[in-house]
Amino acid sequence: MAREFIAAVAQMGPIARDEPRASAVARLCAMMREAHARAARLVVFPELALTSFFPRWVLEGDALDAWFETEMPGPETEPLFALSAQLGIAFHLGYAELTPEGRHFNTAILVDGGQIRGKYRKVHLPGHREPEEWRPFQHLEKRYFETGDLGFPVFDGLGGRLGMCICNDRRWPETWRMLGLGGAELVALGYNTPLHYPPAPEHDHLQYFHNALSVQAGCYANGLWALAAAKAGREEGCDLIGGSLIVAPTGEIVAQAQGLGDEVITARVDLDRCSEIRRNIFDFAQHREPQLYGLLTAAKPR
Ligand SMILES: C[C@@H](NC(N)=O)C(=O)O
Repeated sequence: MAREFIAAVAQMGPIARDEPRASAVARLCAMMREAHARAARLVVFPELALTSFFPRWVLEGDALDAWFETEMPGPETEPLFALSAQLGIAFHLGYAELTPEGRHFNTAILVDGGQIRGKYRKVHLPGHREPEEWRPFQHLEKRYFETGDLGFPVFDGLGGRLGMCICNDRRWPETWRMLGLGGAELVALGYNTPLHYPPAPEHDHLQYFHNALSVQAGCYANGLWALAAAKAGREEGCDLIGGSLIVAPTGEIVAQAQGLGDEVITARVDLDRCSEIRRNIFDFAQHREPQLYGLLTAAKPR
């Protein structure tokens, strides 16, 4: 199979608290059609792309579970699977997953040919467990989600090896290295990143910089492509950054969203370009020195 294809990132503008899943799915389908019209073979949607970013609110019991999907596809998400199969375009989707055993995860899937080909559950959960009244909005991911239990899996697809991570994961070099060591050539990821970070507001002006820095560094140090999709704009009074981007294995940004609304960006992706980095500076077999990296997997820093 060709290892060169056009790939798309579909940034989403805000989703209102009372916007039904069907409306969000209709927006995603419209962007999938646009990506396909631009000849894309893959489209990447954001983290928790079916609803408003609900960890900003204190929720309990059924009122919390109402934000989660109990089946994938379910009746409201089936149109995405059907359109993907009809158009012959793969997609990546982030959503809140409630398992039959009652476990809650922040999850992403890769779908091709109408079938789920890969699943990932977010490992690095940001925020806090207990509601904190001093904050202008909550970030209760640690309360609402379990740490992902699937590791950093890599899947065959699109003629190459594909991986995923979710939002805060992109800030951690360990995420990228695990995916790189696993052989990933392309990483799909979505994010919901508030412009304002209440515990350290002096860093608010760096949010776009830190987003691009993390993705570009991850790509370069592991010789892989990344497709990063934001949910952006003013969502229920909380400003989320945009800046969705496509990054080459050299760390260069090859496409970037300009606005804060629904927006499709595309780029030509050649998976063979991973070797530009992996056969040279970051030739793992030649140059890694893992016998000296033990502290990386120690439970506590020294
Ligand atoms: C704040 C946090 N958001 C997220 N959804 O993981 C991040 O951007 O790191």
